[in-house]
Order: sequence, then C-alpha cells, then structure tokens
Amino acid sequence: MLKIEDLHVKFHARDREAVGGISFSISDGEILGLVGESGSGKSVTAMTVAGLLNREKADARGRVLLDGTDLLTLNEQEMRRLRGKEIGVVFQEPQSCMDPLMKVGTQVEEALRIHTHASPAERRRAALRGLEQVELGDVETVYGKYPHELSGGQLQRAMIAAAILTRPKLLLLDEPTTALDVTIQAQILELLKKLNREQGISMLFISHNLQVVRRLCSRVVVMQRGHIVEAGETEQVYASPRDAYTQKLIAAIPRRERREL
Ligand SMILES: Nc1ncnc2c1ncn2[C@@H]1O[C@H](COP(=O)(O)OP(=O)(O)OP(=O)(O)O)[C@@H](O)[C@H]1O
Repeated sequence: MLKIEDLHVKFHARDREAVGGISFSISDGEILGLVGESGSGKSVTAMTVAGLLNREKADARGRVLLDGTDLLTLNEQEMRRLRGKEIGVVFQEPQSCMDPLMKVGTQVEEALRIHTHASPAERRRAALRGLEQVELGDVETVYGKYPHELSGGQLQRAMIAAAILTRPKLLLLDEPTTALDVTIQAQILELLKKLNREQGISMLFISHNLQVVRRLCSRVVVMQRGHIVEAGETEQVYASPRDAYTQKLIAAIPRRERREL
C-alpha cells in the first residue's frame, strides 16, 4: 500500500539530513508505529508522505509509493488533490489545526467541499455520520459548536472524523494523543483500533512513546537521528530489543505503565 524506498530529506539550512535514507512499508489495513525521540525525523517523514514539505526549503529524494504512484514525482497541485482524499492527516494539537471562528461541523466537512461535488445537505449528512463514527454523542449539537466549546479529546475525535470523511487509504497520525490526558488517550487509541477494524484504513502512527505504540500497532519502526535502527513485530521489539537506542526508549517508560499493558 505505502512503500517508502531509500527516502532522504534535507533542509537547505541544515548540514545533516533530517531523514537519511529510510525504507519501510505499510500493508493494506495495517497500523504501523513510527517511534523515536524528538528530532529523529518522524514528523519530517510524515510531512513528506503528506506532501507538506516546503519544497523551497527542503529536498526529498528516494521513492514514496502509494499503491504504485511515486508521490515524490507529483506536483503540488496533484499532491493537494491526493491529500485529504487518499491520505488523511491528524496532528498533535487539535486546537491549532482548527479555525476558532468556524463551526466544528463546517470544518469536518471541509475535505468533501474540496474534493467532491457533494451538495451542502449531503456534506452535512456525511459530517454527522462521521461525528457518529468517532462517537461524539449528540452529533447535531457538536456540529454546531465552535472549537473552544469542545474538550481536547472531543476536538481530536472531530479531527479524526474530518480526516476519514473521504475514506482515505492511509491515515497519518502524528502524536495524535500526546496532548491528551491518559484516560482520553486510551479512548482515542480504542477509537483508532475500531476504525481500522471496521473500515480497514491503513495508518502510520507516530509517537515518541513506545508504550502507546504497543497498544495499537502490530509492527514498529524505530528511528534515531534520521535513520531506522530497528524494525519488526512490536511485541518482539519490546520483549527483546536488539538496539541499544530501543532499549533506552523502553527503559524510559515508567515501570507502572509497563505493567499495565
Ligand atoms: N522546517 C525545518 N527547517 C529545518 N530543519 C528542520 C525543519 N523541520 C524539522 N527540521 C529538523 O529535522 C530533524 C527531524 O525533525 P522531526 O520534526 O522530523 O523530528 P521528530 O522525530 O518528529 O521529533 P518531534 O517528536 O519533536 O516532532 C530535526 O533535526 C529538526 O530540527
């Protein structure tokens, strides 16, 4: 489904490559975890796949194949057409991704307005259905609210609804639960599992927290300083990490949290 081959990303302003030649793939319906500490290149990888890298500031080379199409060969207009339709994106801070002056419902249906010919009534119906899928309770009320009237967890659910409304093949999730407290975080992880199970959406789930990845992803890729240092079945990597850096990431998980899993 997604196949990344020898991807390099270099910002012009930097000497060292942010991503220094990585390769991995995601199969149909799979949730792949991408972990590593801050600055390891996780977000830059996701931004490249989403076509959000500023081409005036950075160069990407290698291949990023989505069902056989190399995304690195597409121009910005072609990439815009794909993003939001075939690739959905969810970031860490839902507050900063939403327009504070626009109703939540209007923002959830945005992708349909851009990518389809759906009428306003059809868009509204689809948005309400989306809000139901992410279990937002009284969806008519939520639809008419402004972002500041929702909690962080509710907003993140709304962002997920927006990202999946066009039924994308791939959902990129960059630290989607990091800003949320642990209870809400667990609920969002359950929601993602459900969406993956019921709709078969493939996901790239980025986190600095191997613990969170373990709850969601069957396979994991570990990045350090722009390179992949370890990859494999999450349970196996967790049980017997081969790389010293992975061992360090596991050791960073508080013992109490390690037991809870
Ligand atoms: N716009 C930019 N200009 C220059 N360098 C950048 C830019 N964005 C990211 N970088 C650099 O690229 C490298 C990888 O950053 P990236 O954001 O992908 O790390 P990350 O693993 O996602 O970390 P975090 O969890 O903090 O987001 C870092 O060294 C970072 O400083």
